[in-house]
Amino acid sequence: IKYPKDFAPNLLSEDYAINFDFIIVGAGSAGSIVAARLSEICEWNILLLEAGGDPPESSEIPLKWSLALNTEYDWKFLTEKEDNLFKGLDGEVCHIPRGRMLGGSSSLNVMLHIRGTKFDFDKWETMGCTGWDFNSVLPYFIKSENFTDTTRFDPTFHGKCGPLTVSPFESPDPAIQTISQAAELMGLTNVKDLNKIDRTVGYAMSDSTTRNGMRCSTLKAFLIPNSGRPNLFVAKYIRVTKILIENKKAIGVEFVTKTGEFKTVKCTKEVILCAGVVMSSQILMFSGIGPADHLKEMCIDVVTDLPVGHNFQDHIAFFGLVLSDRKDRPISKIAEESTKLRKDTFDLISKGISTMGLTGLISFVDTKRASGNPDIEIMKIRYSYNTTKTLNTFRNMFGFSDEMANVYNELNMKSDIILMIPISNLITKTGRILLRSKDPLSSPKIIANYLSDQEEIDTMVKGIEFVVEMCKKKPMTDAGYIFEEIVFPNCEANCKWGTTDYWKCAIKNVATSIFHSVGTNKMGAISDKTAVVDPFLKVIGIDCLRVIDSSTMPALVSCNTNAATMMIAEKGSDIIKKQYGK
Ligand SMILES: Cc1cc2nc3c(=O)[nH]c(=O)nc-3n(C[C@H](O)[C@H](O)[C@H](O)COP(=O)(O)OP(=O)(O)OC[C@H]3O[C@@H](n4cnc5c(N)ncnc54)[C@H](O)[C@@H]3O)c2cc1C
Repeated sequence: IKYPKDFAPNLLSEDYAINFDFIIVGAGSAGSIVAARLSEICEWNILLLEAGGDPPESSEIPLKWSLALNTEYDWKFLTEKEDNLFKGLDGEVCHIPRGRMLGGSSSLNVMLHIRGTKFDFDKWETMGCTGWDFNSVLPYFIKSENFTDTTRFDPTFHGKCGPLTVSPFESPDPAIQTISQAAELMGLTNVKDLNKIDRTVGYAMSDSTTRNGMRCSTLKAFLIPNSGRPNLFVAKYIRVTKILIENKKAIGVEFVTKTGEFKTVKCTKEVILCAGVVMSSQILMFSGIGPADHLKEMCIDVVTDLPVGHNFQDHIAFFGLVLSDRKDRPISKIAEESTKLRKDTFDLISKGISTMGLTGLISFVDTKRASGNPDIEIMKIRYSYNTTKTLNTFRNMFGFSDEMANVYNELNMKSDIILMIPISNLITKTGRILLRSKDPLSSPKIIANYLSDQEEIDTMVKGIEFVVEMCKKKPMTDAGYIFEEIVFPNCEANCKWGTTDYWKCAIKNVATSIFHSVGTNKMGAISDKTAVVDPFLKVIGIDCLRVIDSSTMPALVSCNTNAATMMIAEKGSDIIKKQYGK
């Protein structure tokens, strides 16, 4: 892989004679797309600043996705403690990983490619985001895509000419067939394509952002193929600390180098923040754009009073539903079958087939059977026999405490374990990002405020109960998948497995983020006091400054967030081109 040439040495030595038209902050899911699309206009000079460098080799291989977590390639954000959550997590706080490298979180994520429903985007429109209803955003999903599965290709909702390769995930796990049969008995149908226009509920194997079995991040799809353009300059290990603003107009940015030197660079047209849900808000606040009372508390001069950092939303997943795969077999047989299944999975990779191992099956459920939009997403992950302890899986992936991880590791030493993971889509209360200190290199405070509302907890419990009922259906019991009745250290001894009290206590221990945080620079009408950017993604009240990333989502989509973020970047780039008559 030939990564983009690093412009940072020229930037630091000021050895260049270029007038930058646009400065893009962050080369993540959104930033890489915006840089590629804007640099299509050859008279525009684009400077893309990224706090990280090239991704590690392991990030290429989907099965190795988690190796970059908790390393230099991850921002490793943490939430604050919550009274009623995270008790089984390390330090009783929740991990919010984000990619810190070219490609950003698209170089770190699990690659599931699910766009969201018609309901999701039509809701954005009703929230004041004119031009962001489903019919208006669909062309941008299609524009990015090169959909490889010819058997399911339908030009009304798939694309063939885009740079982003989208391929089906495959898995040899026989449990997928069994769970599908159980799902049918629960009234779900195989929708075959989770991105089809009328999909609401149902199940299917997910599509993925992969190409020939390898990760297809926005770095790979958009940035690398265009990094030879003479008008695109990519500077690595440059961390932007604030936006330079004169008379309420953005004119450039301040940044800090790897060695701690602070410098500035200017542009003639616009600064575009694509630094993601946490850092785009932090940069705005350090620039004097944010809630006036909070900025004053931090002794930052207020340029404009906007609700930056509010509206933090995320998907919470429950990790307490664990099935064993023992079937009264001797351990030697369990080990033999597990090894074979692992081998079959690795064989797929050598054939260039996309696999995320023993996962990929996704179901969407409307437990209330009311709105028509799913309130629960269900993921399934199988962990091979006797692997999670060595790989420290539960601590690394989901931030479990050692004590909690040990409970799961013990089960994994008896057989493969299958986690059935309900993820709640219902959000009634939002969280908030605040500056922790005046130090621009500090990590902000993330007040998660997850599941702080009774309706949210009730929905999660409904999701859990749905999964329990599904896993007790005949195909599952016939196949020998049995629930492990986990005793959580913080729950009362008489809290019986399967009761509502048990689930509520289990939620306090092992409900945590499934990495979909969005919303902290909310898009809305200019008149909307809760909005930070308008429907053209312009920061309200400031000229020449936009935010184009996951932080602008007014409401979380009812699925994984990468596809919707990429769509925002495609549409945002088009909005800019149109504004300048290009
Ligand atoms: C572990 C994990 C798994 C996930 N799995 C999935 C999945 O399977 N499917 C899915 O749809 N979604 C998934 N997501 C979510 C999805 O990847 C994100 O919603 C999406 O990538 C967000 O894109 P973004 O452009 O807003 O931010 P990012 O992609 O995070 O990009 C922000 C970029 O800005 C850079 N940056 C930040 N601050 C600065 C600064 N001060 N100066 C310069 N550069 C800066 C960062 O280093 C980064 O490169 C996952 C996320 C994670 C973390």
